[in-house]
Amino acid sequence: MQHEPLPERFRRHALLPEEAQRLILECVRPLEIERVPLLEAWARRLAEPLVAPHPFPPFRRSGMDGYAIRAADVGAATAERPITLEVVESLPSGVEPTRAIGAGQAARIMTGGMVPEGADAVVMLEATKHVGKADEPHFVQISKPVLPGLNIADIGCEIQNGATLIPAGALVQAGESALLAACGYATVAVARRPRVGILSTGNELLEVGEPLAPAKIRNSNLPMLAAMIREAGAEPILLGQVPDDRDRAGALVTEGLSRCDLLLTTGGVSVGDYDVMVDVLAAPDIRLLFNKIAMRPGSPTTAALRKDQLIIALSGNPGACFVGYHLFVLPVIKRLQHVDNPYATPFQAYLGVGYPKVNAYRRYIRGRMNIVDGLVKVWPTGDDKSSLMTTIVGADCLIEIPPLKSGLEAGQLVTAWRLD
Ligand SMILES: Nc1nc2c(c(=O)[nH]1)N[C@H]1C(S)=C(S)[C@@H](COP(=O)(O)OP(=O)(O)OC[C@H]3O[C@@H](n4cnc5c(N)ncnc54)[C@H](O)[C@@H]3O)O[C@H]1N2
Ligand code: MOO
Ligand SMILES: [Mg+2]
Repeated sequence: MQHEPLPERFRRHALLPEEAQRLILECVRPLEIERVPLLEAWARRLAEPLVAPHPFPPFRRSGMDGYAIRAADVGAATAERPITLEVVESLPSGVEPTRAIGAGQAARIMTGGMVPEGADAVVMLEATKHVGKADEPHFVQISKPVLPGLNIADIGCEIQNGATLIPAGALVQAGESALLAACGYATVAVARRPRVGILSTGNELLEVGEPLAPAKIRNSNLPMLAAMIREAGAEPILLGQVPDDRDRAGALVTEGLSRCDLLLTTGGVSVGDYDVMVDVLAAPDIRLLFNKIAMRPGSPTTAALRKDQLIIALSGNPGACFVGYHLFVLPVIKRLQHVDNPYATPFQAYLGVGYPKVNAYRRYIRGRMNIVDGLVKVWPTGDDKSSLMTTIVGADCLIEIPPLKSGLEAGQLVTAWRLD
């Protein structure tokens, strides 16, 4: 008996997820740099390392309200025989001292003030007794010895001149904003926001505002992806949804590529009669990188290049679309924003409940982590079927379940990745 040759769409070579990640990332070049005002840099990624242009603090800074003195002057001070120093100057923050402190002298100084030459310690106000008007004393009494360096932050003790404080690719958040400001970065070099196109395919798809109709569902993948793309500091370009029609989908892919740095599609990548992305990506000017991955969910996740532009065709199943985004799309968005190692860091955790399913492929299940009695534990958010959306809600990690003949028991160690 003669068999028809197997159609192309059924003949697929499955890569390991890490091989698929590597193939994709090899095609990505960081985007050009733009300069934005510091206050607009929040949630963007640095395109250049932040290098300290000067030490910080830039002057010897008092850590207390009190008196700048010479420690040697009060070495013999006791409660019974306090030592009296002459107050030669008063130094609020922001005022440069006009004179050095000589033997037997002190300067009244405020927190953040510049410690004058000659002084090597600041004694807090509460440990002193002044003579004269409260805010303008002429003499101050110190009743115990102090160590040199007391309450003085030396030049550069926090940040050395020329130190690399933050690497390129770092997300600008609160701490980064503070450092950038302290170092005088009024404008910040950030990666241009990646433009990420989203195109959904499916005859069954309704717009979110449309009423339900028989056999139809609303397009939930598009807003889900848009939310994650925004979270990643990129700009979603909404190309909308098309029915399973090769020409219409192909035209939107072309339009998307002309407007985006990276194009995502959802649905139509499996072996079904209407899996239209398979045909679109078979066009002669498109080079397929892979169309099958040895994992669940999202085994038919596909990636391709047109010229040097990347198309990642995610599975239509919402759970698979979500996992595919985290494994394959987010690293691309990060690399476009100059992140050197864009992959999530794995951690080890104890499985909070058993996972009884027999498992032919590696699985990435949507999970939640928590610390219980000092141990990091992870739980599936619920059923990990690829078609489910409800178990995406609240997921803060992906739990790896290796291929197993017998499932896993509660308490076994697993690898997981934080979703952030
Ligand atoms: N005979 C086989 N059938 C299937 C296989 C297989 O190997 N052989 N693989 C299954 C696996 S695994 C996956 S994953 C899915 C992949 O499906 P597609 O990527 O082709 O996606 P569609 O067929 O278009 O849709 C699948 C599912 O998802 C729903 N969907 C699609 N788009 C959206 C959207 N924007 N928002 C919400 N939901 C969406 C769609 O209605 C379907 O229910 O194929 C399996 N089949
Ligand atoms: O590879 Mo699929 O996402 O398991 O249904
Ligand atoms: Mg399909």
